[in-house]
Amino acid sequence: MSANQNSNEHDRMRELIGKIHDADVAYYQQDRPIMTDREYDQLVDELQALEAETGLILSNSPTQHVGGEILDELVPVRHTKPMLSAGKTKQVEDLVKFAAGRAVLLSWKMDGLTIVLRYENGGLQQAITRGRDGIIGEDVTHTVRTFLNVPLTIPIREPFEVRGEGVISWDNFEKVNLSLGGDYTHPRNLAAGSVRKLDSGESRKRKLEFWAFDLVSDTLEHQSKLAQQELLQNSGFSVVPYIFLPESHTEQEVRDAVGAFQPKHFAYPVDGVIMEYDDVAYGRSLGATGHHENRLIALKWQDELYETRFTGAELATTRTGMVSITGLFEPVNMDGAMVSRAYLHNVDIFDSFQFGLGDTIKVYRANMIIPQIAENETRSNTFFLPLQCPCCGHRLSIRQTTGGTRQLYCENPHCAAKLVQKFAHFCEKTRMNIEGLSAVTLEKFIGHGWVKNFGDLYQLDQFRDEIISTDGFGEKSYERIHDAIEKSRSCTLAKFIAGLGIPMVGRHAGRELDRFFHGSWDEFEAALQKHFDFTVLPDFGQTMNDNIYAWYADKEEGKLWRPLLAQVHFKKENTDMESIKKTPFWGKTVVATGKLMGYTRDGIQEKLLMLGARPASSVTKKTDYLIVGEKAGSKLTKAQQLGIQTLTEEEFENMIAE
Ligand SMILES: NC(=O)c1ccc[n+]([C@@H]2O[C@H](COP(=O)([O-])OP(=O)(O)OC[C@H]3O[C@@H](n4cnc5c(N)ncnc54)[C@H](O)[C@@H]3O)[C@@H](O)[C@H]2O)c1
Ligand SMILES: [Zn+2]
Repeated sequence: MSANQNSNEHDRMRELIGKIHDADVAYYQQDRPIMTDREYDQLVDELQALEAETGLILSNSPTQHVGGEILDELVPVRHTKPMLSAGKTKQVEDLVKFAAGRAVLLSWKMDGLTIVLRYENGGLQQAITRGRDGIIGEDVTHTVRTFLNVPLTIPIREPFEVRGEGVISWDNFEKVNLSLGGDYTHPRNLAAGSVRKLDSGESRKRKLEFWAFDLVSDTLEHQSKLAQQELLQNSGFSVVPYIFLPESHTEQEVRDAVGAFQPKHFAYPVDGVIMEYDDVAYGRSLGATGHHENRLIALKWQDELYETRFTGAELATTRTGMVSITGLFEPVNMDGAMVSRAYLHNVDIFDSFQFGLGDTIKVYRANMIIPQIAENETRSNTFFLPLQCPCCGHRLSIRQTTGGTRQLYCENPHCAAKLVQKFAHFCEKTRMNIEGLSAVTLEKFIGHGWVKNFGDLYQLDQFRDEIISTDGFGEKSYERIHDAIEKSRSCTLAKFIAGLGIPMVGRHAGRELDRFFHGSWDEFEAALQKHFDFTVLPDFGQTMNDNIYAWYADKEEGKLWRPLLAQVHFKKENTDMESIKKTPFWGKTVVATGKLMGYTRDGIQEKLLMLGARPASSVTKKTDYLIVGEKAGSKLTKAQQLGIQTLTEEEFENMIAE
């Protein structure tokens, strides 16, 4: 080898170390990766190959130590034992060799951030991240206390540590990420960003979980890994699911066990499978490198690349105004499923591919789940993003996010995409009662421009095919939502008004308006035009009156609700007036308190309305009856003081049965 060639290789090694370092900082410190794991792993592989070839390893090489950074704001804590990474392979046969003649445990390699919990005297003392080099971590006890499943008090008195992964399930990721503006590309980044917050109130909303994989103790079940996992499980920890293979296992059993780990069927993100010796002493005797311990090995899935053609990009606006970019391509069969789209995260990633229509691209499924575009072989660089909001048509702008990436934004304050909560409110059970139309689903419909106003909900038919082809949607879920929407076409004026979201005009006010205007929208609107004084209605104050007029005059509001009138028809709330008049509750003011056996809170209100009563929420001199359920409190005391007649639930039932 000539000296010149050597120096070329050394330069490349330095360049790789620099790139890997930058990626580490973005990934571990800022929780905002600047490249995919695939690209990162390729850089590390290349560096490792060069190190082997040249026999030179530079002191700051990432192959010699564990990645990781700590935040200045959090308190640093030294680990009792270094937290190392795992040795990796992509060959199942390496696992077969590793396990030969020994009992092993196979478990998911869950993809979040490592967390160490310290327990003493049966209580959680401290929670620490892996941190810099696995030696100095950060104290995150305050946020870990807000996790969904961390045991705070346990039956084990002696001190020990438990290592595990802080994760967010796919479902919770989708919901939480949308509510935060869709800025996170993977549950791992959201989990890491949420655990390392100073404000535990904020992390509480992120729905984090802790899944234990290691008990660190010299005395507790210290001979068998299996016994340790069982002890943790019995003490209240969620333990990473595992398969135990006894010493007598066959090679085929190892392959079958590996095959049983199918990420598609697991609710949490994973990035491989971990194999570890059951014999704890044996595992320890194998020692460690500066990078990983030899008692375990990680299998990473091969990312199989598929070739296809780029066919365009799809934009969808989210509730924060951020516009997501999805790359479209000719459908390819990726182990059994037809895939034709991959999320592109931000403008920088989109630009880096230099797409042109018809370009030959390579796609894969990261960790067997998430479709990703790996490379563009043609790079014709002729396709540009349409800079127009798919929802409102407004020109899009490009904003730099706090994470340093560029995102598309719709700046129109009236863009329907920003009104997802308003639509969700409209669909609620106690309003128009459109079951299955959650905020997440609505966001998709609105963001794609299929729904721009309340009336559009009733005309989704035209987009049936597009809806069914979006991720996470099938024919069945479409039909279910469609049926629920059709059912809601027939509604009462009360629910309709409650769904419009006029400030302070809710269900109670809706019922009063329904009653006063005989369930007729036309009567209600005629009154509005004649400047009717709503304060004459029971419980209507001046502000409510003004809110109604402000809402009616607002043109933007009108664009939302007016198209709805052509889609729904009003039914009367109470049909059989004569028979209702005969009940003892007709025209009476009735309050219910405590827990009732036969009714929910809303249920009893509806029942009272059907009986012609006026349900009220507080006990006053005007109250005629108080229905008393279990654990009644101050309302009962007050009723007794005022001498108001109280009824048990049974007495109430008997009176209406007569
Ligand atoms: N995209 C990027 O820019 C970027 C940057 C840095 C690292 N990375 C990714 O991270 C990888 C390295 O990450 P790492 O060093 O944090 O972890 P690792 O992949 O070396 O794995 C070790 C970790 O696995 C976790 N784990 C999950 N389930 C486990 C189980 N059942 N038993 C034992 N451990 C379990 C533990 O937290 C442990 O610390 C790289 O290969 C790369 O894919 C990506
Ligand atoms: Zn818009």
